[in-house]
Amino acid sequence: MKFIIGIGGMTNGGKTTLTNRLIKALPNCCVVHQDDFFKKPDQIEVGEDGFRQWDVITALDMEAMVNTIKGWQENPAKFARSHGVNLTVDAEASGPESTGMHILIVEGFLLYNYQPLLDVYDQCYYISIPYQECKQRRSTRTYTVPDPPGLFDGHVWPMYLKHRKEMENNCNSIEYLDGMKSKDEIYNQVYQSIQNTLLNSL
Ligand SMILES: Nc1ncnc2c1ncn2[C@@H]1O[C@H](COP(=O)(O)OP(=O)(O)O)[C@@H](O)[C@H]1O
Ligand SMILES: NC(=O)c1ccc[n+]([C@@H]2O[C@H](COP(=O)(O)O)[C@@H](O)[C@H]2O)c1
Ligand SMILES: [Mg+2]
Repeated sequence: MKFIIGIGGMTNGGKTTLTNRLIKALPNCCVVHQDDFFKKPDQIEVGEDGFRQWDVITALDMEAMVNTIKGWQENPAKFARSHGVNLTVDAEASGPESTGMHILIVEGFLLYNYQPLLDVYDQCYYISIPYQECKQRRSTRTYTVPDPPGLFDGHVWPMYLKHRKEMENNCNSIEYLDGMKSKDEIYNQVYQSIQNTLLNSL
């Protein structure tokens, strides 16, 4: 059986932190990070506002991301092996003879704003935090291309508001998480919720 979990959320909500804990705890669990699909800086459009437009879906190679997820769907055991994920004995077999449960976590800030991905998830989470907290956490981060002054208020936050509205219109099965809770609380909440869903689907 295969199960795909979306860990979405705004920038600095705590998606990667949560994901890294979940993949250690869940059996036969692979991960796809949306951040790995950012295009190169010279391929990122510069807007009329003068900022490189990082926080839009066209900044990402979404076709490549979809193909990576398809690769997992076609043969999760092979995908796990090639990504160094240890498998339980009953998940070792590839193809239809496999009896084990395989889990994929897809993690990123624009998971629910790309039509071809909307039907892929079996369970969807979205972490959010208030503006001030987001701005503060972001100011401590260094991306492969550091944020120029004014990017947060000029581009990151307005794009978040736009995408959030679109997402709320597209999806109605998202479980919203309060990113202001402690890392442990968020992890325990999501781990329990996944366990419940998996038990109910057996
Ligand atoms: N629940 C939390 N409470 C306080 N700080 C957190 C929490 N979760 C993550 N952080 C911190 O916020 C920053 C961004 O976390 P990260 O997991 O990289 O977010 P994202 O992947 O959503 O951008 C990091 O410094 C991380 O330690
Ligand atoms: N990974 C990169 O190459 C890169 C470059 C510039 C900005 N970013 C930022 O990454 C953010 C998304 O990642 P997080 O959700 O982990 O913060 C976006 O808000 C974007 O502005 C990433
Ligand atoms: Mg991250």
